Amino acid sequence: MGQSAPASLEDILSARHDYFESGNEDHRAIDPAVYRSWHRCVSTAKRTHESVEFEPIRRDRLSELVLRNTRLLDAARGPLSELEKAVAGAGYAILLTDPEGHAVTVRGDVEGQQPLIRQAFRQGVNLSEEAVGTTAMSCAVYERRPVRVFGPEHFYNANGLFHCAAAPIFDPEGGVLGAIDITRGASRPDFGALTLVARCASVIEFDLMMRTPAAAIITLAWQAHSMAPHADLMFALDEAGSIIAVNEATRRFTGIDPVRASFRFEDIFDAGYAQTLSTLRRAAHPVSVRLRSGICMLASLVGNVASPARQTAPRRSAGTGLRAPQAALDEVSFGDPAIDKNLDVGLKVLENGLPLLLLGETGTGKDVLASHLHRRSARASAPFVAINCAAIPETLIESELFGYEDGAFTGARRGGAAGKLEQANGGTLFLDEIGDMPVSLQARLLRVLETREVCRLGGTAMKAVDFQLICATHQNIEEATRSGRFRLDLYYRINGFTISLLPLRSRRNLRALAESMLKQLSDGARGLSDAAADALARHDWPGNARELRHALTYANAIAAPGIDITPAHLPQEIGAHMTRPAVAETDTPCGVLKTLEREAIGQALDQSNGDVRQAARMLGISRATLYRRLKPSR
Ligand SMILES: Nc1ncnc2c1ncn2[C@@H]1O[C@H](COP(=O)(O)OP(=O)(O)OP(=O)(O)O)[C@@H](O)[C@H]1O
Repeated sequence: MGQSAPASLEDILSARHDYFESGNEDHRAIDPAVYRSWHRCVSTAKRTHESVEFEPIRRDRLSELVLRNTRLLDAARGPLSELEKAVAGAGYAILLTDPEGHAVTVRGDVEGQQPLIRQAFRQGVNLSEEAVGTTAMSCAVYERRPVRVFGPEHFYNANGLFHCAAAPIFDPEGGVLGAIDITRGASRPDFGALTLVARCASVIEFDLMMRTPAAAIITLAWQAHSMAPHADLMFALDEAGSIIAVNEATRRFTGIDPVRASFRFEDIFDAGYAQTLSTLRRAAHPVSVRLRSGICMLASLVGNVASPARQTAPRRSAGTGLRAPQAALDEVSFGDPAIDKNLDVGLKVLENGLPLLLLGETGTGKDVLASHLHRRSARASAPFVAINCAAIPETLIESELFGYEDGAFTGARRGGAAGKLEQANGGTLFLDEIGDMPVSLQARLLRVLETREVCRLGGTAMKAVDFQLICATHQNIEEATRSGRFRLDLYYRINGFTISLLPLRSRRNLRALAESMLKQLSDGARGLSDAAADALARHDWPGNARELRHALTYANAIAAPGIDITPAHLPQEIGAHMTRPAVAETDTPCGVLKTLEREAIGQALDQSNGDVRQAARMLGISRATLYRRLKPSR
């Protein structure tokens, strides 16, 4: 209950008795959040003595669940490992849920828990209030704050052995992305449990903020040395000083919500943006800044395009909102020697002032390739500004690209704003889906590319711009020029050199691409077994690299820590290829046995919803043996 000292088990039991007998509430013993959950349970005709089913969603929906929560899983991976270490001796199982209460990933000491907790702590189990009554996770999500739910505070009598603490996880847009929970079966003192989950949630939020494609990320702290950065207020800003995202602590502290209304640096700080930024860039220590409220705090620059840590992240792309971070420079492979060769040529072309055109089906990695080239180019420390021409309404694209002057139109920001072309000055401009650019704008863009000068909407002054240009499209652009949808002169102007990104099914070294993706996803902790690589090679990949990334994200989430990915970890439609016996294998009795064995393991994994421990029990073998049997024979 809140952050105050927990009540004793006796006090909770007596308060529970009072509530269910006479409707009395004792807020000294039980958190009002728990009472509110009990009200909701009672009002939906739940009865405390009913039994509880911990139902996992169907296995084929598991991959969908993992995919829906990729952003959360990516950001939570490191903090969860840290939490796991912190609670290792305390017998806690750890759970990450999505906002609807589905168990997205399960860690910690699950095996050591009582059977009911083990049943609940399985990936895909629906732990929403609707399904299992009051839980710490559902209360934390409802209340938007950490909540502890101790034994009999759970609505159902059957759940009285769960002792849990959970905290909500907020995304930089202010939505609840999920909850982090620790649970054990013992009613031992749980000092620190609530603080620990709250801290873990703020580390995940820190990670999510750091993935925001911003020009600068600034933290504010009260004291110089006593706090870790993730305990601080965080602001993500664009080049022009607009606040594009804040963490939850900042949202509470300032009351601002950049998703609902636009705020500039100067609305919060009693100083100019450009000057503060340049001071922060030069400073070795946190810098004292005054807020407009008069309060002084210490500011640090934790993310910044000019620093190596941020060079890899493309900026906010208008029309597409916030993007997932891109692959680290060293680890990018495109899975085909022809593409690798063209990368070097493409780089030379760019560095000689010529534009590059990337062609490829959707999801083939045009965006990844563009930012990869930027990072390898001489302009790596300057901005990489991406704009998705297909995703912005036609009415906004002009102001997005060219910017506008003060009062250029109703709703125009005070002081005007720089467009993407200006923002890219010194760096790289990436015009994604250029084939979808309205014809009316193509002429203006062509003029800028020829003169290298921009004029903001509502203005007259011309401003020189200097950027390297990369364009991309999935359209057949030559056909678009023939039909008049794309200006031929613009096509020539953007096409200094073309790199075609083959569909995944045609890449000659898919394994290299898959391994580099897996390395990023698992922080280098696991590889790909030969059998899994074979399964990947047999799939058609209609969704290209995006689909591959999703499949590997799923596999990485369900595989036990530290082991290589096998076909059993891949989404069913991909891993299932392996149950199709390869001809050579079935030629021999040994091959037939191997195939039958794989099929039996596959079925057991299906029936246990991917729970390896349960599958091993069903097959009458140990988990270690099951993993060994899943390993491909070399
Ligand atoms: N070489 C690669 N290494 C790692 N991840 C990759 C690679 N190529 C693509 N991806 C991943 O695949 C997904 C799609 O990539 P990307 O957005 O670059 O494709 P795209 O061709 O620009 O797609 P669209 O045309 O739909 O915009 C992203 O999640 C990206 O991280």
